[in-house]
Amino acid sequence: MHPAQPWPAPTADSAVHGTVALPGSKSLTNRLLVLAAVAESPTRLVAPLRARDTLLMAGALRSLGAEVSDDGADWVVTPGALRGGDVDTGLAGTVMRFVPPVAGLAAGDVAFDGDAYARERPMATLLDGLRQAGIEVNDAGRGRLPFVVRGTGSVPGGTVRVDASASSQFVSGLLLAAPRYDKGIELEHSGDGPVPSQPHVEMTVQVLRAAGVEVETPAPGRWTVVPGPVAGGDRPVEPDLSNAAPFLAAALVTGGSVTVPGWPTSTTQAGDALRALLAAMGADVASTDAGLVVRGTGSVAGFDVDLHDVGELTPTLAALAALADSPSTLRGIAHLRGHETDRIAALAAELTALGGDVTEEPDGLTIRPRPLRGGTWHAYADHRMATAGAVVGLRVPGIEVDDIACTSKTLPDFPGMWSTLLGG
Ligand SMILES: O=C(O)C1=C[C@@H](OP(=O)(O)O)[C@@H](O)[C@H](O)C1
Ligand SMILES: C=C(OP(=O)(O)O)C(=O)O
Repeated sequence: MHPAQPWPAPTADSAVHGTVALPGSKSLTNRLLVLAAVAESPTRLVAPLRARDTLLMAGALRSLGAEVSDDGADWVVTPGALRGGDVDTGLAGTVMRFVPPVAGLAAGDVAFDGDAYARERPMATLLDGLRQAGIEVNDAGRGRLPFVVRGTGSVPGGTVRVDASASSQFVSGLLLAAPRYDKGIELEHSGDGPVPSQPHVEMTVQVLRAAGVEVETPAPGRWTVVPGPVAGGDRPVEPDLSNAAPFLAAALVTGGSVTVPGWPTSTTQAGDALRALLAAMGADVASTDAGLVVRGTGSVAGFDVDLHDVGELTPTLAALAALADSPSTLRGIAHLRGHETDRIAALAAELTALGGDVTEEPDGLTIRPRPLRGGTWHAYADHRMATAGAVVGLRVPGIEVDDIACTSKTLPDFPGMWSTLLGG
């Protein structure tokens, strides 16, 4: 685990203007790594993310028998016979939910464990799904990490019905390994409402299809993956748009402008929703040849928004809401209680401790802006809580984020990028 590192958040004395080149998407990198490990030929990930979550994924797949090697900025993955091993999931939802379905294909036991916070994250739905697909799992009845997947070298697959209300990653994990299951998978979500984070599920379907896998989506909440080979080849990785959030927020809060080069014209990334969300808060958002340009006025309009599909943007948006001119409501995000930390409780606690006026709802937050004071902002080992603290610190002097190093989960050098943007 990273060593916690207290960090005085810099205030912005003037409008920030800058260009922020973001490294590759965590979600794309880790899906492509998993598919590469079950492919029939090598895959080149072009400009993948190298951060804690993706290094853990590469390590997990190496432990199961794949070769992942550096080639300049790229990663080249050569699939190998899948074998038993040990997997450290860290705090990565993608590692703890995407690798166990692959482990069922290994010829031997695969033992999974992760960080202290990872042992709190929901896993029972996935373990249930694995068992329905014919995989034996030993979790001592915990329904959480640690557990052992008893790989036998093949998985029957077939019909699986689970309630994926707590995380879309249960769906994505089961779909990604399914082309290698004897019968593929016919997966059905049994929950009352839709699966959260729809764009992430679409991303899963898209990367499978790009690898030549036949995927059908006969009705909302139902997916069929036909058994068959997974193709290797070259796979470009888009910049991580969700990680653009704190940097673009700086443009709004300071009345500056921030450009993100390489913003894709079409994408399944949840972060693409920032264009509409930031515009609703008063930003001028433009797609230009240089990339996405966001200009702020220095004042942020309060907003009422359902973030069910794009929950990972919540910490940054909550920070913006706390600095806005009018109240905001963030709803539809009960599943965030199973993220890196319970983000609803964490945001309410941290903003309240600084003098904020926040109501914690079962599935969201209402934030009524008022002047905040400095103090410690606890990150709870959560990269997005840490960067939300940095956004609050732009306006509020004396904020110290207790653990800025946890941003390395998905960004190799957040403090350096932040300081460069602020002209430090
Ligand atoms: O599949 C993925 O890459 C992700 C899916 C989402 O998870 P949830 O559906 O659990 O929110 C998202 O919040 C997470 O950051 C990444
Ligand atoms: C929820 C997140 O991560 P994870 O992939 O660990 O679930 C996130 O990055 O906001």
